[in-house]
Parts: sequence; C-alpha cells; structure tokens
Amino acid sequence: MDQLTPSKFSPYRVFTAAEWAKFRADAPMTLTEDEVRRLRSIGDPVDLDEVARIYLAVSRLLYAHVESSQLLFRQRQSFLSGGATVQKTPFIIGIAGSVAVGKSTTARILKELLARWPSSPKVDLVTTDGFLYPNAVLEAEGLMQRKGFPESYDVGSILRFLSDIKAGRPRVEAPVYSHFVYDVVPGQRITIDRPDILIFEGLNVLQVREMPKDGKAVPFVSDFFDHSIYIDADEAEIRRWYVERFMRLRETAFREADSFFHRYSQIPEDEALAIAEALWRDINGKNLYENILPTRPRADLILRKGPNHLIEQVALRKI
Ligand SMILES: Nc1ncnc2c1ncn2[C@@H]1O[C@H](COP(=O)(O)OP(=O)(O)O)[C@@H](O)[C@H]1O
Ligand SMILES: CC(C)(COP(=O)(O)O)[C@@H](O)C(=O)NCCC(=O)O
Repeated sequence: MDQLTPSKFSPYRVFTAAEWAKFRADAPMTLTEDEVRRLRSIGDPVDLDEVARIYLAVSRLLYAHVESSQLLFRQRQSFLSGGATVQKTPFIIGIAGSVAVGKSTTARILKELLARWPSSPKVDLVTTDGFLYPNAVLEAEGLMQRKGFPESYDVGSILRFLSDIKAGRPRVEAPVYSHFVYDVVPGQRITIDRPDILIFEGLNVLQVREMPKDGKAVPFVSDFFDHSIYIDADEAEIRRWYVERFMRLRETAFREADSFFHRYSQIPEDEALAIAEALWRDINGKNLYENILPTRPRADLILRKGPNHLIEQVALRKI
C-alpha cells in the first residue's frame, strides 16, 4: 500500500498533517476531550489535538461543500420556478476503508463536528454492516468466510435505502448489525428522517460492479454521494490494529457468554492470536487487497494514518 506521493499529474493534492492543520483557519473547537474519548473506538488514541490538527479542517471543507450544494439547490429551484417545487435532499458523505482502520471513529467525530456548525444541521450516521445478509443466508450460500466481501451485502437494499434518502422521503429505515452477536439483528431498524447530512460508512461504499449486460440502468452506491472519504494506512499497521483489538476484546466483550466470539476468551493466548491472524489473512486482509484498496482512487479525500493511528498525510482531489 503506497504512501500518497505528490505529483504534478496526480488528481490529488497531497498535504502533510502539519500543512493540512492550517486549513482549520478560524474554525472553533466544539468538542471536549471527554467527548472525543467517548466517540473513539477501542484502541483508537484519537484526542483533541488530532481533532484540531485534522478533523476541524475536514469539517470546514465539508461545510463549504454543503453550502455550495445548497446554493445550487436554490438556483435550480429558481430555474424551475413555475414548475413543481423541488424537494430538498440530504447531502451524503461516504466513508470507506479497511476493517479495523478506524472508520467508525472518524464517522462519529465528523458527525458531531458537523452537527455543531452554527446552522445546527441534522446529521445522521448509518453503517453498511446492517445491509450484510444475515448469517443464516450467508451459511446457506457458503459465504460465512466472505463476510465483508461484495457478495455478502444486499446491495439492492443499499441502493433502495440511499435512493429513498436522496429523494427526501421521510422515515427511511435501515437494518442494524451487532458485532456482539456477529449478525444482523432481526427486526431491529434505525429510522432516518430527512437529515440535512447523512454519513454512510462501510468497507464497500466506493465499490463498483460490472455493467449489467441487459442494458438495465443500475447505479453504484457512490452515485448517491456528494463527497467521499477513504481512511488509509499500511496493511501491516491495520493488521496489527485488528489483532490488538481482537486480543483486547477477548478481555472484555468476548468474556460475555452471549458473545459470538465467547469461545476465543476461553482458549490460551497463543491460540487466540493465531485465530486473529488467520481471520485477518483469510478474510479481512484479502478483502482489503481485492475489494477495498482498489476503490481508494475514487475518493474525494484520503486520510492516511501512520503507525500510531494518527493521520500523517491528507490527499484532496483537485476539482
Ligand atoms: N468483534 C467485535 N466485537 C465488538 N466490537 C467490534 C468487533 N469488531 C469490531 N468492533 C467494533 O465495530 C466498529 C467497526 O469496526 P470495523 O468494521 O473493523 O471498522 P473500523 O475499525 O474501520 O471502524 C468499531 O467501533 C469496532 O471497535
Ligand atoms: C462486519 C464487517 C464486515 C464490517 O462491515 P461494514 O460496517 O464495514 O460494512 C467486519 O467487521 C467483519 O466482521 N468482518 C468479518 C471477519 C471478522 O470477523 O473480522
């Protein structure tokens, strides 16, 4: 996984974290250290300094994009004046990246920062794991070792969900996944009711498929995005974060008898370590190389982390 190398002919401008930090300009800090601690996932050291260095500038950039899309919306409304009223639609931000790279933490921090803009927009967050097929279906199809791969998701449901959101429909429902039971939770739904901004986060959000041969028009998930972010790091680091998280979960969540991975808290440490490494090698690392990393060049913004989980480089697509 290459470093992001600045080049005259690259579609991106690449910044060091210190250069990027300056784009915060006068954006005020609206989070407290305690809030950041509550927003971060297990093992992620992100703190207020990192929010100040990286995320305030990202939030400011997104603000500019949301404002210009609202302006375009008003211009289109006046262009169409006399016609039907145009429904205002949510601004959708896609967040992609490997398992264990820290997408959830980034998504939760951005959600809070965006919601604290002076206009107090309504910001919602949905993760794609809810759209995985339930384990019963994956088992029947022989896909339990393919969780997170493109064929393990109900992409039709994702497209219907995003299409309803973009159409401005009220009370759109999305299914919910539990890492604890390692399955979609039957009957549980999250309701998304006309937000100003929706953050849609998951491994697969920038993936494309083969064009259908029958001429039917089927969009890609990312066709619904107004902006997209890819969280990047060296595979060796992400593997380490995955394995460390697994070993830490053994001491916490896996201890609970109802946890899907409970058995891994009952075996010797070296056996558990070998299982975590195999899960990475056979599922998540493979998926990263085959299906996730190839989508990186489709992102508008790439946040690249260094070994300590902190962002070292930022690449912004040239307009
Ligand atoms: N087996 C697990 N048990 C409990 N929580 C988990 C487990 N695996 C992942 N998580 C949590 O689920 C969230 C999503 O994890 P993941 O899909 O690896 O993406 P990322 O690390 O990029 O956010 C994280 O907050 C992580 O801490
Ligand atoms: C649930 C996931 C596929 C991530 O889904 P996402 O929210 O990115 O759509 C992943 O966390 C996972 O469980 N992978 C399967 C292999 C493993 O147990 O790590």
